[in-house]
Amino acid sequence: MKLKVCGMSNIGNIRELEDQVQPDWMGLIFYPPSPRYVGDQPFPGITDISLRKVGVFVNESRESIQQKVNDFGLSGIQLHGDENVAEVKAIKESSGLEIFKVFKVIDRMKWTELEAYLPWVDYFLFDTYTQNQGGSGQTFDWEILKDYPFEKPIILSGGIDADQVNEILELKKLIPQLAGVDINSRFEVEPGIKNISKVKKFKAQLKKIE
Ligand SMILES: O=C(O)c1ccccc1NCC(=O)[C@H](O)[C@H](O)COP(=O)(O)O
Repeated sequence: MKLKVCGMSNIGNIRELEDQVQPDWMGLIFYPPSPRYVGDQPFPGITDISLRKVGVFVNESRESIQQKVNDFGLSGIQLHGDENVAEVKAIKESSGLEIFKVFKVIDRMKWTELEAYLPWVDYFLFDTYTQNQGGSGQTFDWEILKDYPFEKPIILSGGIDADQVNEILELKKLIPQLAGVDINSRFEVEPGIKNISKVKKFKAQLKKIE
């Protein structure tokens, strides 16, 4: 089971994550209203980080995204807004990077609406709907995913906490396409700063799932 640690904004904390945890991805939030916003200029040390860095964007232009890709050395792009298929296709084609397209779950999914995105995304990421776009700390009803109809791998997100490993394991048995989980506010000391030992223990437990 892959691990994405999202919403990192402090270089010392990012270095600890790199040294002690080595998750599959770490997320940098490029959405100004977020308390985890990293700003639009790269901060010292960020381009030296060897982890795969995923930029999280909400309805940003292709040009603005490409600028962050170049400046921060991103290897993935998470589209967390209402990006339509044409926009996602253009971003995939121009960047050539790994694309995570987010869908925010309220009470049910209309799977046919995701179909046209399939050629342009590497993962669908399912997060809890919130007016703040993300980082709510709230889980959604995972039952909704049980009839997920595509082969495209998915990432589970939204309020995931360290005590949910067994539930994630059960979900994986029902949805083999579940490739990873995305964690954020439930592992924070404060917005943008993670409790590294809590993340490390969680990663060790997740390893049991494959
Ligand atoms: O985390 C934010 O502040 C945020 C704001 C706007 C868009 C996306 C944001 N986070 C992106 C993520 O991938 C989070 O990990 C995801 O929303 C789950 O967060 P949480 O519910 O806190 O675990």
